[in-house]
Amino acid sequence: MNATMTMHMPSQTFMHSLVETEPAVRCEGIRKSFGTGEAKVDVLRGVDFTAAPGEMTFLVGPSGCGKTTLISVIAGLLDFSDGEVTLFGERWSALSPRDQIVFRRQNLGFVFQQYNLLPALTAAENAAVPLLAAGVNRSKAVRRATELLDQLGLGHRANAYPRTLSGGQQQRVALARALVHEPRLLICDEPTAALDHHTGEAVMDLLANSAVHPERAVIVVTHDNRVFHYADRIAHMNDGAITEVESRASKTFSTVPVAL
Ligand SMILES: Nc1ncnc2c1ncn2[C@@H]1O[C@H](COP(=O)(O)OP(=O)(O)OP(=O)(O)O)[C@@H](O)[C@H]1O
Repeated sequence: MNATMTMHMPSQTFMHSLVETEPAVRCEGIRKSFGTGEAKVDVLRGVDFTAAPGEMTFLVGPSGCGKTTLISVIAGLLDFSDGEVTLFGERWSALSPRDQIVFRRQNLGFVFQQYNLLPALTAAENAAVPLLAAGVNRSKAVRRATELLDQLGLGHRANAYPRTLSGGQQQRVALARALVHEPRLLICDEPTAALDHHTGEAVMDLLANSAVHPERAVIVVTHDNRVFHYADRIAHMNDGAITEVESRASKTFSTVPVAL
């Protein structure tokens, strides 16, 4: 069995409640506060949100409305005080802390705004990190990461260190790292914020062409209204709640290979 197949198969623990029609992500009445007493800030005030497999769902809204907090809750990086998060039929609150870690490692890919690449590792080694964390042997993991970098048009820089790569190239490595273990949920936090318009469009083309998959849900947090046309669905957030969900039947994006 190869590494990819290993990562693809949900463990028995996580298979029992998987239902075809279940959204990939379902948040119901999520509440989250920071601080206590007078300093308490209610950041999520009963958020209802869903994301479907095969779709790119954008989460948009003014600065400070709670977008990063919400995706951190969905990713299991932050806890919440009320409500329920269900990922691929698994109620988050029903999983033990250990199972949450395993579930996240198997099912989640995350692309950060500032890439968060490890400077001492090459592009291929950076992209291989989720496989290494899952126990895949090093040469197999780096080989798989290199193949993926190649598919993303960066095979020729597989041995380069992050400091020698352009912003768009680093974002590509970050995308490879988020996809290498074939997660069922990909979350991208402001993936174009640090990029110029042309490179941002190229990264979005790459997301639309390589990350969207019938069994994978993609959530993109963005302020960048120049890339809204890539969305299948746009969830508008304001003051800690989803205020409107817009369905975009006629999204447009380039299918021409792009250079970064
Ligand atoms: N760890 C924390 N402690 C206290 N307050 C926090 C913490 N994290 C976020 N907040 C506050 O929660 C609110 C929402 O922050 P969040 O980062 O989720 O907003 P956002 O919509 O992602 O903003 P932006 O678009 O500027 O990134 C803000 O008022 C922020 O100051």
